[in-house]
Amino acid sequence: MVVGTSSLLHAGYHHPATRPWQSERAITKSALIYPIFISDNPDDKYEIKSMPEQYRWGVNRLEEFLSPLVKKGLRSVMLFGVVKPESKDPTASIADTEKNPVIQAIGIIKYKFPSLHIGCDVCLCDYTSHGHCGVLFEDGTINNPESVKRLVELAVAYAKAGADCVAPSDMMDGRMKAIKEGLLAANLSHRVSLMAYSAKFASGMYGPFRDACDSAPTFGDRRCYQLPPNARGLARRALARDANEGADFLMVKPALPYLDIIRDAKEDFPNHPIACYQVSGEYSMIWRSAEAGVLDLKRMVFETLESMLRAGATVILTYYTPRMLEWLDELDQ
Ligand SMILES: NCc1[nH]cc(CCC(=O)O)c1CC(=O)O
Ligand SMILES: [Zn+2]
Ligand SMILES: [Zn+2]
Repeated sequence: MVVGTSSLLHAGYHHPATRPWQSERAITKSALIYPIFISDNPDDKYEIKSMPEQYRWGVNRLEEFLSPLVKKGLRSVMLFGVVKPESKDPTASIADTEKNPVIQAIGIIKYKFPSLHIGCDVCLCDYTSHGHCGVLFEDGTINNPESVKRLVELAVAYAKAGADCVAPSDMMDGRMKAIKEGLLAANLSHRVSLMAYSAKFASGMYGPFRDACDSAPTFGDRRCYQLPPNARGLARRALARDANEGADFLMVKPALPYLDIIRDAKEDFPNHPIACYQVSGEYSMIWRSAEAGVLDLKRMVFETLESMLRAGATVILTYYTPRMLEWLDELDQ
C-alpha cells in the first residue's frame, strides 16, 4: 500500500544533524539564570538537604564558587538572601542595609566578575519574622501599600549596590510601577531592568526553597497573594498588569506544570522576553527520581528545559545551570 508522501516524517529526523533543524530553538548558555543563596555567615558552604548539590554560600566563598562557573560560560545569576532568625522582624528592616548578605554579595560579584549579570530577587519573606512576603495588618492580612513601600526601598538599595536587574517575587499589587518610579527617582532606571514574577502560582513545589531560605510563613499560607494553580485568566491579567506597569521581562513560575501559561504569556506579550522558573520542587523531583534510577538526569533536564523553550520561554531560571554548562560543552564535542 502506498501511503501519501506527506505522511512520511522519519527521514526528516533520522540523522542526528537534522534533529536540531526540527527544533525551533536550542538551549544556549545565555538563556540560563542560576538562582543562588547567599548566607549571612560569611564562611558558609552549607548544603541544602532537600536540594542536593545546592548550597548556601557565604560572601567570603563566592569567588571559589562562581569562578569555575563563569569560566564555563555562566552569564547571569539571581540572588536570594538567607539570614538568621534573630535578624528578622515584621518589616524586614535589615533587607535594605549592609547587613543583608545580598547587598554585600552584589559588590563582591561586580568586582570579581564584572561581566556577570546580577539579578536580585526582591521580596520581604526572607527577612520577615512572620515569613510572609509583605508587611501585615494586625489581623494578619497583607498591608499592600506598606508592603510596596518596603519593596521599593529594597529594590532601590539593590540597584544602588550594583544589581543589573531587580525581580520582585512578592506578588503585591502595583509594585512594578512603584519600583520603576523609585528607580527613576534614583536615576537608575536606565541601567536596572525589572523582571516581574507575574504569574506566580501558590504552588506545592516551593518546599525545598523555603527550606533553603528558612522562609516558610510562620502562620497561614500565601494563597491571598500567589495565584490559584488553575487560574489561567487571572494569570493573564497578572501578566498584563505587570507589562503595563513597565516590566522588562515577564516570568511564569513554576515552569513545567505551567507551560500553557508560558504560551499565553508569549501570545499576549510577543514583544517581551518571557522567563520561567524551574523551581526547587521541580529540581528535587527530577533529582530524586534520577537518584532512584527511575529517570535519566541529563535527559530529563534537557527535555524539561526544551519544553519550556518550545512553550515560548526565552530565559530559564534553573538550579541545573551548573550541570547544563557542562552538558552543553559536551554537545559541542
Ligand atoms: N518570594 C518567595 C519566593 N521566592 C522564590 C520562591 C521559590 C523558588 C523555588 O522554589 O525555587 C519563592 C516561593 C515562596 O516561598 O513562595
Ligand atoms: Zn516572598
Ligand atoms: Zn513571595
